[in-house]
Amino acid sequence: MSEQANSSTNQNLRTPIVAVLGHVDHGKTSLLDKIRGSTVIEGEAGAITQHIGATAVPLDVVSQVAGGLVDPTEFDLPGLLFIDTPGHHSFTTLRARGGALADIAILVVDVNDGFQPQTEEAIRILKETGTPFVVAANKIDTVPGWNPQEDAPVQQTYEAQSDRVRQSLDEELYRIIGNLSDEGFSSDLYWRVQDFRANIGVIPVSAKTGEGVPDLLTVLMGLAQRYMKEDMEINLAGPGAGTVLEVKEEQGYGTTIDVILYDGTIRPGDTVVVGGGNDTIVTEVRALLKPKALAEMRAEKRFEQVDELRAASGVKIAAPDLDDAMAGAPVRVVGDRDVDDVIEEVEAELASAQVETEEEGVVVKADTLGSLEAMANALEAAEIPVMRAEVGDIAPRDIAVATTVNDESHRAILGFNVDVYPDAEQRAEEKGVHLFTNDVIYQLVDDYDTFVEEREREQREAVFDNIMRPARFQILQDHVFRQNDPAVVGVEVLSGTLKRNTPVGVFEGNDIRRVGTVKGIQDQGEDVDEVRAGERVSVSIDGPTIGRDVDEGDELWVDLPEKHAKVLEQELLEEIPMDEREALHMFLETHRKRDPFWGK
Ligand SMILES: Nc1nc2c(ncn2[C@@H]2O[C@H](COP(=O)(O)OP(=O)(O)OP(=O)(O)O)[C@@H](O)[C@H]2O)c(=O)[nH]1
Repeated sequence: MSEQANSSTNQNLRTPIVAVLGHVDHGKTSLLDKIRGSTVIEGEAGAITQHIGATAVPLDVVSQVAGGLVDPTEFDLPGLLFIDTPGHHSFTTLRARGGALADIAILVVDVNDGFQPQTEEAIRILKETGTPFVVAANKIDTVPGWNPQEDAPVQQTYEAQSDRVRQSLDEELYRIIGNLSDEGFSSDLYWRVQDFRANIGVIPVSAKTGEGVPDLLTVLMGLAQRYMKEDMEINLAGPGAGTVLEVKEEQGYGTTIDVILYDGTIRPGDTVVVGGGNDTIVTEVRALLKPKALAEMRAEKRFEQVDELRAASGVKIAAPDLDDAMAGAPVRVVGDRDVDDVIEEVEAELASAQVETEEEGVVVKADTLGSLEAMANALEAAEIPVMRAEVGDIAPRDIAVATTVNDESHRAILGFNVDVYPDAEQRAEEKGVHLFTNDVIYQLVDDYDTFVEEREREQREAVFDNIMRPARFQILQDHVFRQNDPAVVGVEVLSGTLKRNTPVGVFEGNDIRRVGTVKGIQDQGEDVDEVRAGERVSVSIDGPTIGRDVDEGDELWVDLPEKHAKVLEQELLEEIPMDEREALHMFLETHRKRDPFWGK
């Protein structure tokens, strides 16, 4: 039998592919379920068809659900194909010839929760891929006082609400419109949008009650028909082209690939070229599988075989040698072309998705080719160099790669939506490799940035700890408690911080004469490690004899080594207090009267 997503009269127009994105728990799955559920109903003219990884909603079903909103005679696109796995992971996976596979996206935003990190991330990805989208402002039924109208269009549902409820909802919707504007998108409630290319349509919906779902389908259908028709014109009878959605082990079939076919036709027996982790795979389709219709589904047989499949559709391909196939990789039917040309085409497409790497940088792992690319873009924008970028979980091998870098802050692995093998985790700890994993790209980049900043701060502090600090102090009159071995005198610190075990001296003709080392500091009989400007304490100084080497009333300086003075002036000036800065400047100036390049 022939399995088609299209109930179209025009064989050369394929179904537009729709992806659903949004923040966790904002209702992506529920919305897809609702679309599937509300379209199963009547089931007369056509019904939805379940594909592998996708659900096709034919035009007549859309118009049934949408009631008066859609006039089927205005349309010649066959319907809509919804990708079943929501979220931007699958969205980024789904690339087609270098662009996004999805023709349109629905960005789901919870009206109560507004924009969240993954909403923003989804928007950035949509922007990067230039994918048109609409916003489903979901969960409108949760507005306090809501009067639900099962499966009704927005207008009808609005009319059924009290002024207060309507006003509350409007406030939430305008907040979302404001958020979109912050992200650089002009948007409005969908019924006010004239040109959907210039303005994002916001559609209030409830995945729970189905309110607004007719509007959502209408807008999607209209958008596709109006602006995407040309892109949908393909040679349906030509050789199939698709993208691997998932690589899966299937009992009785071995390793299979779930593929979204976006162009042409595929049949059992076809030679196909599939992008692999190591080598490009050339194999022969053994079976094309689609889910068994619900009624006939028996536990042991989940699939039925089809003998032809046309774009756009989702299918499971069983074929030998698929173990190394990669999620996000291209699949091409060879047809009557030269197989080498097709291999070249697939490899070129893989190469275009490849991340530019440098000799020194971090290691990046991601779940799919598409997300790897998205990661690479984000890292490039953040000016983080990448040494290695691969699809797959974090394995011990990656730790080995990460240990080869010179710069400690590049000794890191950033994993997007991947797992870490337990032995890799242990190895990382042993080798001092830092692992970062997250399922929000920008969070991952942020976490890494924070780590680098923290490290730099620690390094500065370590330098700081080992650096002598400037200070000057005066021996007070009538405060000589001991002449020498060690000399014990009362002093006042004039600027800076005087610490124990620092060499001190007096300036003579713009050069410092070392007189000894401050051994101990006592503040009112208590030993202290350091003393700040303005304080008076007694200090013991190893070296000088009072009255011969230094006198009461003399000003003494910490005898800063030239190197320390240089680091302080060039790197740490911002970190030291004003009075210390002043002491440093005086110290440098005096030295530079003698030698203009001192400490430079
Ligand atoms: N009241 C109400 N609840 C909703 C609506 N849509 C979703 N929910 C609830 O919100 C929760 C999250 O919904 P999901 O559909 O799982 O959200 P999701 O975005 O797919 O979540 P992830 O797949 O985990 O990212 C569930 O408890 C849903 O029942 C809605 O329109 N109204």
